[in-house]
Amino acid sequence: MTPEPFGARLRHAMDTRGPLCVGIDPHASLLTSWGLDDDIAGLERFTRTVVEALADRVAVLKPQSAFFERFGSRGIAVLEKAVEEARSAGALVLMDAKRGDIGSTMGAYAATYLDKDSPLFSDAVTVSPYLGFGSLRPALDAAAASGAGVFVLALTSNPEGAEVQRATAADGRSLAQLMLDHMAAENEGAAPLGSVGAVVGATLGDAGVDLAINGPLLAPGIGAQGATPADLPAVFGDAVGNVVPSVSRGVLRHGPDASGLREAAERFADEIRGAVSGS
Ligand SMILES: O=C(O)c1cc(=O)[nH]c(=O)n1[C@@H]1O[C@H](COP(=O)(O)O)[C@@H](O)[C@H]1O
Repeated sequence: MTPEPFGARLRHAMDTRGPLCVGIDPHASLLTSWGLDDDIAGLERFTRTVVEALADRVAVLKPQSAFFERFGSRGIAVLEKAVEEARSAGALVLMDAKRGDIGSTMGAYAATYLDKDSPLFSDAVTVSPYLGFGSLRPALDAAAASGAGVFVLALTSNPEGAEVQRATAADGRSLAQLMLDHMAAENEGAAPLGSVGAVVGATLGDAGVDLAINGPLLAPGIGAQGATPADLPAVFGDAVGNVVPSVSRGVLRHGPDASGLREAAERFADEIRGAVSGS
């Protein structure tokens, strides 16, 4: 049986739960401010608290793999459990791993995150196209086969990204636009939404690129990096309805109580609703 595509599953989740994505980024400083030790027990407790508080209500949870990898194999075990529990509570899990390599190695990353039999199988994964969009082919194919998605970096939220992403490609387009055009080609004809998303920072002011990729647009940078939901219409224009705004520290700093996390997520969700419906 063909699995339901990620784009359709995400559209449904956004329509029923609202589009907010909450990032699970267990920074050492957050563990400390939650009264936890910066060790595997602290990581486990932090992660379980976030998943239990939010997985039954937000559309997407986005664990940042680096914060789990820093604890070695035991950190990965915590990550595996979080992915499984979040998915069973109804959240879509976007694994923030930002993988990118030559195609043959990309195949191994695809097997890690996008093969249904893998312990780290996720609904979607973040990837970097700056080894060439074609190097992502194994991930794009694996995602399509398992009903998963891929979020491709286009214009990242950090100021340093511009020197690469705004550089001019051989045909005159910016590199970011070139990548977005590849994504649009992948998503052509998909309904209600393609499964290849773009990452475009909410911090950018005006994205200045064509975002009509017929796919979701992950917008990190809200909260700790200074962007707010009110910035979304200016950055995304007509494509704002496909935006998945993402917040990590802006929500996580309201723990360790589940009620604090839920209220913070609800405040962001309300602000997003207001900003998107008023645009
Ligand atoms: O792919 C991402 O999620 C991402 C892309 C980007 O352009 N900027 C960006 O901040 N991120 C991630 O989004 C999260 C942002 O965290 P906060 O700044 O705490 O909300 C981190 O996990 C980043 O790695």
